[in-house]
Amino acid sequence: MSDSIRAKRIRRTPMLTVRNLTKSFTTPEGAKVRVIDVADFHIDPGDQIALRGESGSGKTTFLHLIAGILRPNSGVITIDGVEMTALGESRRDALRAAKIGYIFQAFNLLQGHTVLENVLLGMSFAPGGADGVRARAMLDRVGLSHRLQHFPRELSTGQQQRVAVARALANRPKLVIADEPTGNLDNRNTAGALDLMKDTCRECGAALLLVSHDDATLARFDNVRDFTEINRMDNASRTPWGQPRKSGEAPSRIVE
Ligand SMILES: Nc1ncnc2c1ncn2[C@@H]1O[C@H](COP(=O)(O)OP(=O)(O)OP(=O)(O)O)[C@@H](O)[C@H]1O
Repeated sequence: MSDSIRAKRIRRTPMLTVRNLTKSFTTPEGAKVRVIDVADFHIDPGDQIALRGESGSGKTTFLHLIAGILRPNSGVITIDGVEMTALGESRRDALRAAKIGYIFQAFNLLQGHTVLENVLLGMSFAPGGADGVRARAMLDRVGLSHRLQHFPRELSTGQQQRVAVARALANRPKLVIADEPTGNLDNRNTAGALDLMKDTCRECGAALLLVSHDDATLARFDNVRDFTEINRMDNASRTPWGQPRKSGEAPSRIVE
């Protein structure tokens, strides 16, 4: 095979494919409610996609399934050509560490560790291991090179978000997943954080999948998909009480 044909084939391999994915939870009363029913979804390398969806529509569950944090009831998820859904827990963890950077709404920084340690610890699960030069370079890229020895509680919300971006990208992931990453930021910080996230993903060659119900966040993406058109969830699964949850409200009493 010539190099040009091989290069074209590599370029055509989607970064993420999702086929016939379902996930149900069981209520304390024993009823099963289907939260995820996605027939077909994919992301190409370098794509930047925002998913819009109302509270309780299953966005976080979908992201957890893609990252291998949750297991589906049925369906296939492929990350960079590797079938995540065929792997056991430890190999799913390894695939996630190697290929995926995850930015949580609450950032999930380790409070007892410094900014630099947070990035290094995140890297330590990936094949390349913790790399101080790379960690410092990422923190410099997000404008925090003067805060390496500070603890998360000593930073503003926007600065903590930038640590989360640096940590997510330090391993050179192929896919960055961001779950309402600007939910805790004001409008000015939201714009800056999104530009930083998008630019850094582009520089690192990572695809970006972000979910949000915030119009200001969605407006910064050319490619916005409506999650309710992708996911055919049961109406009953919107909440166990039949009303959409409000953003920030505690999760339902349903157990997995
Ligand atoms: N671990 C779980 N056990 C039981 N039910 C769950 C679990 N996780 C989510 N659910 C239920 O699944 C539905 C979808 O929740 P999910 O958090 O995925 O929605 P979301 O679109 O991310 O909502 P939000 O925008 O409010 O964060 C909700 O009804 C929720 O109560």
